[in-house]
Amino acid sequence: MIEATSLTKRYGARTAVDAIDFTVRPGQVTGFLGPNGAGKSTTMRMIVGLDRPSAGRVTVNGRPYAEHRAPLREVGALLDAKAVHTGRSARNHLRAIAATHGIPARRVDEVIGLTGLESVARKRVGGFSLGMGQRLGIAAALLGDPATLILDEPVNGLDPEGVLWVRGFARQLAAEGRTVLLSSHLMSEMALTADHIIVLGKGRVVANAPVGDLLGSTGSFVRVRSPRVDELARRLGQPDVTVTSVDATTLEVRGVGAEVIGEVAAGLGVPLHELTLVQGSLEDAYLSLTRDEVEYRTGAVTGADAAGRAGATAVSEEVAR
Ligand SMILES: Nc1ncnc2c1ncn2[C@@H]1O[C@H](COP(=O)(O)OP(=O)(O)OP(=O)(O)O)[C@@H](O)[C@H]1O
Repeated sequence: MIEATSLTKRYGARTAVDAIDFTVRPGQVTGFLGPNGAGKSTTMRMIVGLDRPSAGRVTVNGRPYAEHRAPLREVGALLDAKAVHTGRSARNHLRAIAATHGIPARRVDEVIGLTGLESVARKRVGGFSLGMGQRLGIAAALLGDPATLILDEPVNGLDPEGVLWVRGFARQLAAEGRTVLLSSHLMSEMALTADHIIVLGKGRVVANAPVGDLLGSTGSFVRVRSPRVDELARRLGQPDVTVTSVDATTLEVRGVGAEVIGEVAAGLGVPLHELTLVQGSLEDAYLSLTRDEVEYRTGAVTGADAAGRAGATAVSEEVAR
């Protein structure tokens, strides 16, 4: 469990993290999202004691990181996988970390197995691909068998197979009852991986909700096709229900579920050719949540932008670093 209370970080005149409160619960994957410069990495660094809060506090299992006797056994973190440039083998790299934290050497072989690094464990880390480097970073985070894992941008730059692996692995760790906090720029990725999402924008929490709730707020509707839509539209038309006619045989209905529409149609004897719940995209919800929060905007978002470097980040360029 991670709990932040009025957590604040200022760098000179710049407030990177602005009095935020949140709780990251065990047994689920929590996605930590936000445009460049939103404060995600700064928050993660404060969780693991690499940065000191200017005000407020953040605890892991009830205590600030630095107050834990064996912090690696409480929380494992992957903050910058590329930071490992070593001539050592993966196994020796992990053994060195284990030795300095009183972790038995057999745990090294366990985490190598857990992260699928057996075949490259004796190879030099310096020659690792990005995907292997990420696995090694996650292996190091797991050394102390911690109940809490913090992974900063674990899928950034990975190929589809690597993304799939990280996603499955994060879900597995949460299923074991661990607290898993993952940061990403990609709402679409988080929609597939996370149970709960915290969105930061300019150092503030702009959303903190289960993924399902965020989806619910994205303007979902039911698409209905029938040769007799007019009769259906008349019957469905009520104060809280919006019925939009798309063409002669298609309606979009907001404010009432597919079950009700199906029953109304059955009651009228109107045949249905389609009854589909169309969910709004989380990416849209994210863009609208963070629209005012990006530090720099490069113009209108186009489909090409959204498919670009990192989805929503395409609308923001953090140049003030
Ligand atoms: N050491 C530092 N000194 C000064 N300013 C900093 C420092 N670290 C971060 N910042 C500033 O704090 C803000 C938050 O940065 P942070 O790296 O936490 O954001 P982020 O959400 O992780 O972004 P990104 O997705 O680009 O990694 C930015 O405006 C950044 O320029």
